[in-house]
Amino acid sequence: MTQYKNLIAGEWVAGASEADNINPSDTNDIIGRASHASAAQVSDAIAAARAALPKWNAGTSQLRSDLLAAIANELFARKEELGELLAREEGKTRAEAIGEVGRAANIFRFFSSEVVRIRGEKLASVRPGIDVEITRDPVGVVGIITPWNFPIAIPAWKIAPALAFGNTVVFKPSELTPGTAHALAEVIHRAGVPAGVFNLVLGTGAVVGDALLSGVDAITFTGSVKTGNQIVRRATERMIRVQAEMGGKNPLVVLDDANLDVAVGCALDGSFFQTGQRCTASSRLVVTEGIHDRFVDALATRLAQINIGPALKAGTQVGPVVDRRQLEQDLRYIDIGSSEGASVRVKGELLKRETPGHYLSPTLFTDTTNQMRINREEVFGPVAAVIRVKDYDEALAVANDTSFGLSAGICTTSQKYARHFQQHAEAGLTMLNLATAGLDYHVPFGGRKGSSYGPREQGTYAIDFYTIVKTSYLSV
Ligand SMILES: NC(=O)C1=CN([C@@H]2O[C@H](COP(=O)(O)OP(=O)(O)OC[C@H]3O[C@@H](n4cnc5c(N)ncnc54)[C@H](OP(=O)(O)O)[C@@H]3O)[C@@H](O)[C@H]2O)C=CC1
Ligand SMILES: O=C(O)CCC(=O)C(=O)O
Repeated sequence: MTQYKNLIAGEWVAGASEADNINPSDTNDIIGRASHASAAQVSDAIAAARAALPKWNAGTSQLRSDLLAAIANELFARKEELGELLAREEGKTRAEAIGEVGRAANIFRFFSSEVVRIRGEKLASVRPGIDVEITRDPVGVVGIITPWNFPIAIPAWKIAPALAFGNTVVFKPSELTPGTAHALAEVIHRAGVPAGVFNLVLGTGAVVGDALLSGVDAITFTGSVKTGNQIVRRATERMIRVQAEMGGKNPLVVLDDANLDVAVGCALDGSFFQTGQRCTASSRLVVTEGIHDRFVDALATRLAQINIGPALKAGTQVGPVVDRRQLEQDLRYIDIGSSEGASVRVKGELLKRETPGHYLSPTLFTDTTNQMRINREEVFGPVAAVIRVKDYDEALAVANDTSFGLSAGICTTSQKYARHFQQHAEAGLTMLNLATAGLDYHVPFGGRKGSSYGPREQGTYAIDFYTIVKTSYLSV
């Protein structure tokens, strides 16, 4: 049985307790055992990261660039093998998982180049004989807390810029995906990242996440709104830098003039692929009257054809729900939608497959209002609700009537509405004739309102979170 240990100060160490890593496609398949760190071990990891900081920061940018490139190269070379591990423990399909490992590799490669592009500014002072230089220092020890739904891409887009800009790291992955996190830590360690610069601590949010918050200089988090809000409050009490990417209740607006095939394709992908377990998933389908019935019929037909099965089986388009707790949440919301008076056009059913797993078919609600709980709260499963609207103006108002603001999509052939939506959707991302989910690795990512707190992640914008600006006055 594979054992996943913690990486603290360059050593692989056993923790205080253990937990099974269970395959959601086959709950009899125990993939490995994770050794959960104690709170004291988390403090050791923070101390190791702090001790390693001065030397890492003073090292050359070439060294940091070479190390990040070496990590990228190994991820590219092993993307099939690591993708299979990821699919086995998280439940997304083999193709999705391999694609995610490739995405992580590209992120490390991107930041290996960013290291040598860190620039400052030099200005003349308003006073004579003085120059002003603006440079960037690392923030210090960065705590990284990640969810299970992108178990290598999200860690990559936090770890790579943290290391690139001279910080040291203590990384706490989701307890549901320790295998991928451990494999990534091995790659980082093997690349030659010095002891203490990168530390892995496995375990639950209640123990490990909590201990992490008390010692680091900055914390970056992705996950639920509830946990994100707690973390932001804790971090601001300590006056440390914090970045939280949380949920979404993302609208996909479909206008009468949309290309029907495109719109149905966007809904299918954005709402149901990856089992709906994406913060960018389009769980609200806001559809104008003239296309409503045709759209719903065509989407229901496509939903009936989706192949749901074990993540690693050839031909599977949608894998299982990640675990029993998430499955129970999905089923609870399906009941809530029905009890709120929504019509159930396609009813989600528990499915039996060749192995015992958390298989759930899609649910499509119609005749819903934007005030229903299924349209206000994040479900995080293969569940979407159609909201019928009169015209574009009502569609935009409904799209924006939410406490979230991560992604917003529109399907239309009208340039006028497309442009207006891009300008007026209250979201961090807008998508035209594209699914609300699915991101590039080199551009900023983040939301508005309750979806995000703090500066943007990814691309050249990541530097704003991972560095502190210094203004130096020089008498010349
Ligand atoms: N926006 C997004 O990308 C995501 C949203 N979600 C939403 O969150 C719901 C629950 O999923 P879940 O994975 O439990 O999400 P959480 O927000 O609870 O977990 C995200 C990460 O935070 C950790 N964590 C939990 N509690 C604390 C704490 N008190 N202090 C520090 N860290 C903590 C978790 O640890 P651990 O789980 O190991 O205990 C995990 O590593 C989903 O149903 C979905 O609605 C989930 C995943 C991603
Ligand atoms: O849509 C994507 O590709 C990324 C979504 C994401 O970051 C998330 O669900 O946490």
